[in-house]
Amino acid sequence: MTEFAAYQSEIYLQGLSGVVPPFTTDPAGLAASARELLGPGPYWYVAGAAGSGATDRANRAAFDDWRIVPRMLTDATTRHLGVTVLGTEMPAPVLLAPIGVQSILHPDGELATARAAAELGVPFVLSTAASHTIEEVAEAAGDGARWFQLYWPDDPDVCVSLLSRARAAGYGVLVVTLDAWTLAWRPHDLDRAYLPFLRGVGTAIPFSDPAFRAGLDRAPEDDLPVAISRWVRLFTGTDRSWDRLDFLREHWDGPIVLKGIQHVDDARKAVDAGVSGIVVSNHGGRQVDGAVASLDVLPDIADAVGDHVEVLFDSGVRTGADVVKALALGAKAVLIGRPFAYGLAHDGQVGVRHVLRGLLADFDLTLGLSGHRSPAELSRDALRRAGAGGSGAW
Ligand SMILES: Cc1cc2nc3c(=O)[nH]c(=O)nc-3n(C[C@H](O)[C@H](O)[C@H](O)COP(=O)(O)O)c2cc1C
Ligand SMILES: O=C(O)C(=O)c1ccccc1
Repeated sequence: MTEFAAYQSEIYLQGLSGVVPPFTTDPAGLAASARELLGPGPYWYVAGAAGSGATDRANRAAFDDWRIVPRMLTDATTRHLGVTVLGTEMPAPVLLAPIGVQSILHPDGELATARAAAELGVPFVLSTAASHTIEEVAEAAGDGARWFQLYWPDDPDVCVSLLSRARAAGYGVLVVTLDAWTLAWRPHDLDRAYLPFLRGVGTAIPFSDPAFRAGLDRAPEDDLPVAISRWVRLFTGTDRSWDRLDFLREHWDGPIVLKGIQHVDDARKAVDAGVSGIVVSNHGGRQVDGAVASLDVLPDIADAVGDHVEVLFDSGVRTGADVVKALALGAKAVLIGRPFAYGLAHDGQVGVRHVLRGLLADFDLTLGLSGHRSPAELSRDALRRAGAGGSGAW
C-alpha cells in the first residue's frame, strides 16, 4: 500500500470507533453540500460557467468518453506516484489550480489552501486575484512548493513588481493565464450582479503593490472605486501578445507556463516562444461557451509539442480515474479547481486536506488496480473509447 491509498484504510478503521469522514468523499455530493453551505452568490460564482454551460458539460462528458482497460498481475501493489515538473518535486502528479477570491469561501481563504497543500507536499498556484498578499500566502505555505499565476497587467512597472515580489517570496514557477483577459458572459453571476472583485475582494495583491499604488492619487483604502477601476483597466488591457512574452522572460528567471492553451498551433507557438510548459485548459468552462472540451484537445497537443515543453492539464478533473485518463492522454500532471474550493468552503484547511487526500487516494488505488506502478507507466494503451469494440487503445 502506498502513502495516499492509506487514507482509505484510515477512514474505515476510524469508522470502527464511530468516526466518519468530515464530509462526503463523493465529488457530486461535495458540490451539492457546498451549495447548502454557501450563499447563492459565492456558490454560483464557483460552480457557474460561461453562457449555457456547454463547455463545462463537455469537459465532464469528454472524461466519460474514455474508459480504462485494467491489466492484471502487474505487481502494482507498491506504487510510486511522485513526479518532478519544472524543478518542482511533487508527491503525485497533482497541483491546486489558481482560484481567485478564496475569502468568499472561507475567511482564511488562500492561507488555508496553502497550509493544506503544504501539509501534503502538493504544490499550489496562487492567483493574482487572491484575497491575501503574495507574501502572506508564502508565509502560510512555509516550505511548501508554490507557483504564481499572473494576470498580465497592462503596466510594465506593475507587472515587474508583481514578478519580483513572487520570486522574492519563493514562488518557483510563473503561470501566465491567457484565456481570461476579460471575464466571459456568466449568467449565474449576472443574474445576481455578483462579481467579488468589483467590491474590492480579491484585490489584495495589486492593492498591496508599491508600483500599483504609485499610479494612484489616493491610496486604495481611501478611494476604493478609483483603485478598482484602475485594476480592471490593467487587467483587461492590451499589452499582451506572443512577442511580448519576451518581456516576461526578461523579468522572471524561472520557468514560465502558459495556461489556457486549446489549439495545437498555440501549443506550437508556446514552444517557439521558449516557454517551459503549457496548461491545456479552458478555465473550467468559465470563458468560451461552446468551446471544445479540454480533454479532447489534449492528445493532439501532447503529440504536437512532444518533449519540448511540459504539458499540464485542467478542466473537469474530479476523480482518480480522471487523473489516470488525463495522464494517459499526455499530461504530465493535472490541476484541480472547483473540488478543493468546495473543500475550503466546508472546513478551511481541514476541508481542502480532506478533498485532496481523497482524490489522491482514489488516484493511487485506480492507478494500481488498473495495473500501473507509476504515472510514467500510463500511456494511451491504458484507455479505449467508450463504445469502441475490442480491447485496442483507440
Ligand atoms: C472560482 C474560480 C476562480 C478562478 N480563478 C482563477 C484565477 O484567478 N486565475 C486562473 O488562472 N484561473 C482561475 N480559475 C480557473 C482554474 O484555475 C482552473 O482552470 C479551473 O477551475 C479548472 O477546472 P475545474 O474547476 O473543472 O477543475 C478559476 C476557477 C474557478 C472555479
Ligand atoms: O472567475 C474566474 O474564472 C477568474 O479567473 C477570476 C478572474 C478575476 C478575479 C477572480 C477570478
